[in-house]
Amino acid sequence: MMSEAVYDYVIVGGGTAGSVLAARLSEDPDVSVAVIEGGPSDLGDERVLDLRNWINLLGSELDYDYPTVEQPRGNSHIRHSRARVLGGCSSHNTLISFVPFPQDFDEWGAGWDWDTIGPYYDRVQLNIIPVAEKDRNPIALDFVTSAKQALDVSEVDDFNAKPFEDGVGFFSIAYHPENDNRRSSASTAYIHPNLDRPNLTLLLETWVSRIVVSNGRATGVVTDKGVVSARKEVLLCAGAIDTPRLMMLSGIGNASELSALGIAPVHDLPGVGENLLDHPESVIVWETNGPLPPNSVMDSDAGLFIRRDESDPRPDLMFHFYQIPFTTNTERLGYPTVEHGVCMTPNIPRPHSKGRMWLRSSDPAEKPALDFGYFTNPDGYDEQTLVDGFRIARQVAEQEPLRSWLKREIAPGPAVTTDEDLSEYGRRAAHTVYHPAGTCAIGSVVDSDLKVIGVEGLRVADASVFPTMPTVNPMVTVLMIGERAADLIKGVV
Ligand SMILES: Cc1cc2nc3c(=O)[nH]c(=O)nc-3n(C[C@H](O)[C@H](O)[C@H](O)COP(=O)(O)OP(=O)(O)OC[C@H]3O[C@@H](n4cnc5c(N)ncnc54)[C@H](O)[C@@H]3O)c2cc1C
Repeated sequence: MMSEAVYDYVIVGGGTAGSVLAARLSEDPDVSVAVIEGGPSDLGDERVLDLRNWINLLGSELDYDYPTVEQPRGNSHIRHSRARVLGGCSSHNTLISFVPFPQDFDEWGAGWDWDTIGPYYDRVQLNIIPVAEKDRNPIALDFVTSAKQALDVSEVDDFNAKPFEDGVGFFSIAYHPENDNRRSSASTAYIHPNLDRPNLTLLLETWVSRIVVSNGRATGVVTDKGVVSARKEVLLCAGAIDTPRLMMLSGIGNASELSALGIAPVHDLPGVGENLLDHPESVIVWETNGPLPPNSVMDSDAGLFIRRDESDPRPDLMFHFYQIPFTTNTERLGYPTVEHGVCMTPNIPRPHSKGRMWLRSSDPAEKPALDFGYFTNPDGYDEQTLVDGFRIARQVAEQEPLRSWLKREIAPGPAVTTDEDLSEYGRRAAHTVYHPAGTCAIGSVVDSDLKVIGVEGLRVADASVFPTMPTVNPMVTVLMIGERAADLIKGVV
């Protein structure tokens, strides 16, 4: 179908950052842009557009579903969901939208300080708004009231209005309450309005297996439907797992490790796949006295932030409040399932542990090995954060008006109280908030202009460029990276 396809820019991955780049680069009618996306379109697909259906996409045909390697100090059963659809994970996720904190960029280096990156938030096109009144479930409202009273934190009306030290409230979510709570994703906001641009080509359900590098320059990519060439640049937006995976399959990575797999090294870049970051969380579950009122955006609409370390202005413990019993990991440990329940998920905003990923073989179809190194940090910070979180969650649950909704704590259960037991349970029941990042970090794999160090004509723009994890849910940071990447590629900054 495209044996001689040539475009100015070839974007690998029509996901969160890729959609931003596609829209921004094709604003110039004289520039041709191709987006190669492994998944189908989201257009008219109610499974994707109905935000509350997100949970049913986990493990579905629209999910690449990556396992982790054994986690001796954590949960080895975690599956990392990664979306296979236009819009990428923004077509699959819960669309909780946080402006990152200025200090989150302190270690990102020149060109990525807050004064430079912060203003890109104003360009983000998604419809980001605090949860609408109609969607505020009575139990979530009571969670907010109880947390405020039990912990003496402030109630936050809009988490994106200004940086906050702690607080409880309803999240800001990218959605359309006026249109049946449809998603506002990178695809709906950046691609759908531009589908009629003649200079923007979407190559859907097309898989890129290799980057073509000739004389030190990326000239195009090999797909399952032919070669696609780039006159100007190849832009990697395949996400924090598939971007480094593709680079390694193309011979860009740790040369000795690649040679050992029979992949001819093209450029020795040992940082590719290192620095694998995530936001781990655990879960405490209660059965409720009965069914809950049905209204909600996506069943996890409110949350809580705590600041334990007063030397840093940012919070260091976060909770999502789920108005469903999220028991995937507790059932496996033998805890009961319940028909009606809620949970709180203590989450580590800036974990001390991190890991790495690598290829298991030269076969492009084989999933890579992901080792997040959960809870391997020698200072014990990450597990202590969970332990603190369980105690704080119980304080909130003890406080009226939330208390009257709750029948009993089912996991880990009131008998589990010591640091050791809470840590053991918390690590075994741990889950991911699905935020892998960092595997092609600025400073080690890409330079401050997001150019792959040592290869011409190749840039990365997605969650893999994070040198460190932002305190908050990362999608908005990824969108800001997409916006900044467009400016860097256009040469306007
Ligand atoms: C279930 C879930 C819930 C989440 N909830 C939130 C949340 O509420 N708030 C938040 O801030 N963050 C959330 N996240 C995280 C957030 O969505 C991601 O960090 C972010 O969207 C990643 O963007 P990206 O551009 O790096 O990659 P992606 O959006 O994953 O885009 C990568 C794209 O590349 C395509 N692709 C990959 N490899 C190839 C290839 N070889 N050839 C062709 N195409 C390819 C994929 O199909 C995909 O479309 C969640 C994630 C998940 C999975």
